[in-house]
Formats: sequence, C-alpha cells, structure tokens
Amino acid sequence: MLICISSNKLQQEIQTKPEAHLFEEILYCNIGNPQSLGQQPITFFREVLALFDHPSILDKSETQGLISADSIERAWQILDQIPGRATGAYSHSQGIKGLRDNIAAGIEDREGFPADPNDIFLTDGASPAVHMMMQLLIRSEKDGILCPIPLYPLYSASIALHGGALVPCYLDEATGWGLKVSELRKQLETARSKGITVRALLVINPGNPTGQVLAEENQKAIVEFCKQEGLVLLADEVYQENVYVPGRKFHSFKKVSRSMGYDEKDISLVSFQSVSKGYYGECGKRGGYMEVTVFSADVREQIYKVASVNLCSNIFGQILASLVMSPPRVGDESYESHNAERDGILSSLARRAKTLKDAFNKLEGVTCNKAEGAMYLFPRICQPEKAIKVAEATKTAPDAFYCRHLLTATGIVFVPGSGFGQVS
Ligand SMILES: Cc1ncc(COP(=O)(O)O)c(C=O)c1O
Repeated sequence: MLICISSNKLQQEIQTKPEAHLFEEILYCNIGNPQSLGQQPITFFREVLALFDHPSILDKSETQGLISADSIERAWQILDQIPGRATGAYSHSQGIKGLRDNIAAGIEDREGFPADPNDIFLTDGASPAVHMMMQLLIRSEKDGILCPIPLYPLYSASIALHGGALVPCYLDEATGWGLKVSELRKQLETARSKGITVRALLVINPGNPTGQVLAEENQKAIVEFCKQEGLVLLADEVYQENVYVPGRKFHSFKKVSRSMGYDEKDISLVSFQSVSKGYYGECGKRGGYMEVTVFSADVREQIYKVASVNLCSNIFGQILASLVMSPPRVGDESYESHNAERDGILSSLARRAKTLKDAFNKLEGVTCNKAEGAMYLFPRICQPEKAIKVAEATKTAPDAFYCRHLLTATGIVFVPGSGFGQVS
C-alpha cells in the first residue's frame, strides 16, 4: 500500500517537476491493468457497447458503414433482452436474465456440461462477488478460509473485513508453485486443532501472483479433498484465457468435478470470472460473474438477498461479461478480425512474460519460475547482507526496501513479496 501511495505522489511530481527525476513515467507493474499500459480494447466488444449506449444510431444508415454487421446484430439482440429496452434502468439483482442465458450457453459450449442461468450472478467485476461469498461464509473469527500463499491481497483483505480467519496453505516454489494436498490437509488439521471451522478452500487458477496453471490431476485431487472435508471450493478463474505454455490447458473446476462424476450434491462450487483479465483487459468496465453450483434453496435465497442490497451491477459490465462468453462465431463478419486481435494480445503477453522471466534469471541474485498463465511473475531476490541491515535499521521489510528503491530510482512499481504473505 505504501508503495502505491509513493508512486501516486511521484506521478504528481513528474507532472509538476519533470526535471526532478531521471524517468518520465511511472510503470505500474503492481497490478494487472493492461489498458493502463497501452493495450487496446477489442473492437467487437466496444462496438456493441457503443451501439447499446446510444441505440438510436442503430437505425442510421451511416452506422452500417462504420460498424460491422454482427456488432449491429448483437446490439439489437441485447437490446431485445432488456425488459422494455430500457437501457438506463436497474436490472434484476442477479443480472439481466437474457445475458445470463448467453453466459450459461457459453459455459456449456466450453465445457460440455450443462450450466443454469439461475446459477449465475452478474457482478461489478470479480471483487464484489468475492466479498459477497466471504460475507456469506464467515460467521465469526472462528470460521476459516484455506488460501494459497502467496495470495492475491483481495482475499486476505476480504477475510479480515468480514472478521474471519485466513488459514494459509503454502505453495511450493521449488515445484513451480504447486498446491499439494498433503499441505492442505496439514493446514486444515492445524486450524481445526485451534478451534477454527474451515468453511472453504480458495484456489486461484491460473494463479495470481505466481502464474501457475494447475494440472488436471492436481485439480482432481483438490476436488476430492473438498468433497471429503465438506469444504466449499471457491475457484477464482479470472485468468482462464491467460495460458501461455503449449500443452498446458485451463480446465474449470466445474468441468473437472463433473468429469469425475460429481454433481452439485457432491461438491459446493463457486467459480469467479471477470472482464478485467483474459485478452479483453477491460478492468474499468467493472464486469464479471460468479457461477454458484450447489447450495440449498434457502442459502441461494441469502445469496440473492445480499446481491439485492446493491440493487444491481452496472449494465455495461453485465453486457461485456455476456460478450466475453459469447464472442463472434464462425461466419460472423468480425470473426477473423476478432480472433486476430485476441491472438495478438495473448501472444504478446506470452512473449513478454518469457522475456521478463529470462531477464530476471540473468540478474545476479535473482531467480524466477516461468509464468504458465495469468499476468505476473514472482521472482526470488536475494539481497546482500548490508542492504538487509539498512532495511532493518529503518524498520522496513527488506523486500519493501528493495521495491521502494526500485521505484525512486526507475519509476517501476513492484509489490513486495511479503505483501502476498510469502515467507522471506
Ligand atoms: C486473482 C484475481 N481475482 C480477482 C481479481 C479482481 O478482478 P476484478 O477487476 O474483476 O474485480 C483480480 C484482479 O487483479 C485477480 O488478480
């Protein structure tokens, strides 16, 4: 947090006193925010959103010359899915039914297993969905959530906010950040021995900040563990499109559990998806959904009640979430160009991940695992004894000391590993 505050201050200084620094811009590597680093939005998604925003241009002849036919057709379809075509009205608190239908169809196409639109809750990005689930799962400080460490801080913050206990499960750096069931079981038992009721296991796949893509066998073992221990499996799958290693494939936990023969009676599963990541990178549009499979009718009613406190999520985010799950199809005018944009962005992300990993591994005292997916690298940096002593003398964690100096010397914003709970 301190690094973010310092970087904002520096950003202002660069504008007011550019000569005071050796760099001309701040490079924000502390957050997966692709469009802030120059990534361009995807044409098809933006065309549909633009038309939806001002539907009266849908009928104008000039529009045909500017916008592709399938974007126009899709905007009409979406307009027809909105009750009364009222584009500025509140929607159903769970999200517009027609858009949830599109998402369910997209999930079904991808996985080959049925998806129910009534299981889908559209949200302003994945973050509110995560808070919603934490609010529902945590009753007191005696309720715990098993989380992978290093951990994306949304989860530690949300658990703290809702007064629960974070039960850590350390990922194994030496084996490419694998999630071992033996470690999960050990931490579960330790937590139970302290009187904590562990309610859920969180898995982030592909991982943030560690970038690993779980092997299907590992996922099966995790599903089995949750079933045996009666844990809700919270599957953060926001990086599902961000897989860079040939031969590695994203499998959703729902697909894995269904392929093992388990249905909703056997395992409670919540999958989070977002428009902020993937190849779309539309972080500011605030769109996403959670697919909640299982839970009795009364629990579902509670989820709905919590969702309805905020009335509804924003309509543009809802539309975008449905579009990313139903992009142009073969035969659509935008199909080829859309795929070219998508592949261009994903291959650029993969290339840059590798370039950066190789660069890290060439630096003295630095090692770094490859990023199989997501948008991050998590290097290990061995600092000289002297630097550690100086950091300690200023009561600063050595990694935070390193990041602060990196920022002031170069304008590059990194996050200290300790911010993710990593052991130093
Ligand atoms: C693993 C993970 N989950 C959730 C989120 C939150 O995304 P959103 O923008 O959809 O709230 C992020 C954002 O970086 C993330 O990395």
